[in-house]
Amino acid sequence: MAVPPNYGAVVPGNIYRSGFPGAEHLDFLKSLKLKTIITLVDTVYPESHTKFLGENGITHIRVVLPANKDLVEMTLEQMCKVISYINTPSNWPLLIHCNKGKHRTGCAVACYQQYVNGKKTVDCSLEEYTTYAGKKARKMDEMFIEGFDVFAASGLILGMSYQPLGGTEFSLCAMEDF
Ligand SMILES: O=P(O)(O)O[C@H]1[C@@H](OP(=O)(O)O)[C@H](OP(=O)(O)O)[C@@H](OP(=O)(O)OP(=O)(O)O)[C@H](OP(=O)(O)O)[C@H]1OP(=O)(O)O
Repeated sequence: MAVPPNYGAVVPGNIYRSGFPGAEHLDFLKSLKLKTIITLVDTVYPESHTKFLGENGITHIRVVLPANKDLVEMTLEQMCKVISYINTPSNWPLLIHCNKGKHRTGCAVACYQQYVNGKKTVDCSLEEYTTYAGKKARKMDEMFIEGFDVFAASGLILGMSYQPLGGTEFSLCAMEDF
């Protein structure tokens, strides 16, 4: 079975990461028995993917993150929304992906790792980022990861109540009510 681009296990059995999966990767994703897919870009899912979600009862969550480049940066609030979904065991096993699985996914995974393991793990979270980003690692991403405020994030995430809606997609705007 073909594996999605830049695929990896963040927490084997619970949390996986990748670039945008193609139709040829859906069989592999089925083998992961996913309950949730978190998409960090606004690329519309093709029919093959929406059919796959419905047939496998997978909840699709979309939180569109901007790229940390030029004059744009993702916000702590946006990152906390992503972490609140990742850190919900009832969503596991889950896949988090963007286009290439380097920048947005890399920042989300690095910040999640610091959130659950503490700021002492900033170095290994940066190492994971650069492992997947390779030569395309961005200084702005690394600065965002290094500057991630675990204490402030904890307060924001505590205030985010979230109940997974089975089998449906909803976007960040739907989250504004929380
Ligand atoms: O270096 P640039 O600024 O030219 O980046 C290009 C492209 O590099 P390429 O042209 O060498 O392929 C990036 O792909 P890679 O660096 O991952 O190879 C891509 O990142 P991406 O796929 O979204 O990254 P993920 O968040 O999905 O991991 C980025 O999209 P944006 O981040 O949305 O701006 C593109 O910017 P633009 O052309 O303005 O759309």
